[in-house]
Amino acid sequence: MTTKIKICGLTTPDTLDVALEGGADFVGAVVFPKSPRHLEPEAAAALFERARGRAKIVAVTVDPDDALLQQIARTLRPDFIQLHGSETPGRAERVRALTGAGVIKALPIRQADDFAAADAWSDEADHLMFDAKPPEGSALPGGVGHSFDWTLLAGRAFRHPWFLAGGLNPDNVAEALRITGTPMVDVSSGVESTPGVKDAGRIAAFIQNARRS
Ligand SMILES: O=C(O)c1ccccc1NCC(=O)[C@H](O)[C@H](O)COP(=O)(O)O
Repeated sequence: MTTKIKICGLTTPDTLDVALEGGADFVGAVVFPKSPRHLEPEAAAALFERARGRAKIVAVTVDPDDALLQQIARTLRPDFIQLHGSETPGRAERVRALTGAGVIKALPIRQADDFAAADAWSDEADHLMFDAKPPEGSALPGGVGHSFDWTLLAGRAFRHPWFLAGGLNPDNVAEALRITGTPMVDVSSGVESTPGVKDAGRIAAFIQNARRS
């Protein structure tokens, strides 16, 4: 089966176009003011309209309150809300009701027992995203370019197709696919020249290398 690809934290038309032309399946807008990739919902809506119907639009959020979810639903109209904070499974139903979008839940992974959280989400999230736990003191819960030990995924099965994230880049995505057999990959800082600045060549290379594997 073809690996599904999400390019996250896009902020410019040029780089969004490279992702779309390369055939990315998901494109992500980060709505989190502490992030160098942050877009206000209205700005994200204006940028991501060109992606509608070509790739799934994902709004990446961290513990969003109801008002923010409603604002995102009204403006960006995403296909998915990605929850990247300490949301509980019970919150997913409310997220769906407020936005009409599907739910991607990111789970931070450093060691084997971090996968225990996946069970509670298996009925609540459309997709889980296994992302590296950021280093202590990091201002961001995601988009920091750290990876976890991919062999921790060996022998695990999940109810829905899931994403591998954290520290992926054009040079290691093929190996990540080989080791984990993940059906979906997600990348942000690995296709940037500096934090928050996406690099068209790296996006194209990432998609090409993931597809070739
Ligand atoms: O990217 C961000 O700035 C961000 C901020 C707050 C929460 C989540 C964020 N990113 C989520 C993603 O989906 C990233 O693509 C994922 O964490 C992988 O990032 P990277 O290791 O840089 O590829």
